[in-house]
Amino acid sequence: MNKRVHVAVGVIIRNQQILLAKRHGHLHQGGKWEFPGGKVEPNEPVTEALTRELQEELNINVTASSPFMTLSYDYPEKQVLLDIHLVTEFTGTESGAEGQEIRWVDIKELASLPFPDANQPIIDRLLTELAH
Ligand SMILES: Nc1nc2c([nH]c(=O)n2[C@H]2C[C@H](O)[C@@H](COP(=O)(O)OP(=O)(O)OP(=O)(O)O)O2)c(=O)[nH]1
Ligand SMILES: [Mg+2]
Repeated sequence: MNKRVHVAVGVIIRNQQILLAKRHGHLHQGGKWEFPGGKVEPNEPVTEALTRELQEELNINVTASSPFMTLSYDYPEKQVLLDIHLVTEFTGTESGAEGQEIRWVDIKELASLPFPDANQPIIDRLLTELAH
């Protein structure tokens, strides 16, 4: 059975830098950098999922975000719908709350890091629209 997985994704931006997390090696697309986030639960509003996932993964509380883009991508083994939001304000101090490596990266550096294949259009838009 094929069911597209709805994923809430946060592009957390501060001072021309973006907060990335490294996916654990055993996960789907493991070992690559990602924008933090995770699966939207049944009947859960996407902004709620975003807030919940960033609390769980980074121990931060999102206080301002806006929709950025949505993206469907078919991996050979999995279909995802990435629901990407810009996170422009949060409270708390970010940490890799699930033991993952995290890193602030200049927007212009994004092009040189390994991301899941689905992410290329996100990187392209961040570079053209937000880097200066
Ligand atoms: N968070 C995130 N997921 C991404 C990105 N790019 C991309 O293809 N994905 C895919 C990988 C996974 O198949 C899916 C996210 O699922 P996940 O495993 O992180 O979900 P989750 O945090 O809810 O984890 P779980 O507890 O349900 O296992 O989306 C990205 O930039 N960020
Ligand atoms: Mg996740």
